[in-house]
Amino acid sequence: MRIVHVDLGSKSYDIEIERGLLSHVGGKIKTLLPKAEKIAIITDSHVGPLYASLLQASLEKEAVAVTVLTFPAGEESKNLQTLGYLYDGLAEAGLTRSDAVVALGGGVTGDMGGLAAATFLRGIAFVQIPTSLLATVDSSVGGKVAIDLPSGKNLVGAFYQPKAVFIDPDLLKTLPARYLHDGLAEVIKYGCIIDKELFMRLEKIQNDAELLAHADEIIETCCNIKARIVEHDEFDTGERMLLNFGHTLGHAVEKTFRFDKYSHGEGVGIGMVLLTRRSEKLGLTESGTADRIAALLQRFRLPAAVDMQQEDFLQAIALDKKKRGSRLTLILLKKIGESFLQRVEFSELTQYLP
Ligand SMILES: NC(=O)c1ccc[n+]([C@@H]2O[C@H](COP(=O)([O-])OP(=O)(O)OC[C@H]3O[C@@H](n4cnc5c(N)ncnc54)[C@H](O)[C@@H]3O)[C@@H](O)[C@H]2O)c1
Ligand SMILES: O=C(O)C(=O)C[C@@H](O)[C@H](O)[C@H](O)COP(=O)(O)O
Ligand SMILES: [Zn+2]
Repeated sequence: MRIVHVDLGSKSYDIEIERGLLSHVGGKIKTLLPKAEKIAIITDSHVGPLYASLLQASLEKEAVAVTVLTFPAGEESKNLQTLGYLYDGLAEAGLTRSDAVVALGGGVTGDMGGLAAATFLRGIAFVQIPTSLLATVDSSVGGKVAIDLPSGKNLVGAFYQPKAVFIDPDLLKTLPARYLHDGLAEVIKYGCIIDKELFMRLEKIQNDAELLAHADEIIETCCNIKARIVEHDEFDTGERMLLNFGHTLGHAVEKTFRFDKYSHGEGVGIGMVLLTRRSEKLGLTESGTADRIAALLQRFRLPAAVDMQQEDFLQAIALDKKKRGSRLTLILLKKIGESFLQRVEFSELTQYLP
């Protein structure tokens, strides 16, 4: 078993990575939360039918009463209406402050289940069991929980750390290829911002089977990177913004296409390439960097361009969470493995846009 510890004082937790973990995770959750008599499993309509009953049985073996709340899979569900459905479900199940939520699914489930847990009864414990590559390497760690509004990504949310993250890489075997690649975009992001060696390891991977074979070590590497950054800057005031590389333009792509054409990772991939092309032109990034990122994305059938106008970007970026007054923080690369924060006046932003 691989363990990554996230050191956040009284909010510290472990990320456990082990194949086969789902079948006996109930005992671990009970040890962690001995007072929890009721647990709500929040999951989506793809993951629930595959894995919820195994998790439910494992929890019931510990004499926990389990309710399963399932919502329609997809980013289009990450909204106020679904959140309302979850609140109603938690209330009907009679969860109290000593009970808990377990988010079983991809990043949509973790973000929305986490927000439900952060706010129901003003906060009950929650545990992440991520099932997509993206959720194992990124969204289940660090405590950002949120839903989207029609006006933008993750515009309603909180910082709310899980009590633990349990990762069973065997679950990735059922993940559709599109979402394996989608998660890979965030892995490429870590390589770009901080870990050239990781980026070069990815450049050597030829296909999905090889990617899956390396999943455990890739997940551990990414969780370690994210854990260290979050420990330094839990509330996203400085260093943590580096994790947002590619997201300013990526979120704009997701929003412009109403959250149903491009997945999050696809948007981030496009955002990384487009911004890096511009920063190369401005002499801020080593030349050839954008092409190198694009080549890696394209090997895994990820898009590296989009049909969008500058006006669409500007409109979507107006609500970016890295904006303070008239200034926005962009994340740029010096070269692969080295990133920095660039504060720009909103009026100068067009220089950085395609
Ligand atoms: N909180 C954070 O720090 C953070 C970080 C990155 C991304 N995110 C958010 O995460 C979301 C994207 O996450 P995602 O890509 O996991 O999307 P997702 O949750 O929609 O999952 C992608 C698809 O894969 C399916 N799926 C997941 N696991 C599966 C499995 N093991 N077998 C079969 N199907 C499976 C899901 O049902 C869904 O259809 C976005 O909303 C993004 O904003 C949050
Ligand atoms: O954890 C972070 O911090 C990140 O920025 C990770 C991102 O991959 C993730 O998509 C996050 O949800 C984006 O946060 P937001 O603050 O831009 O909504
Ligand atoms: Zn992301």
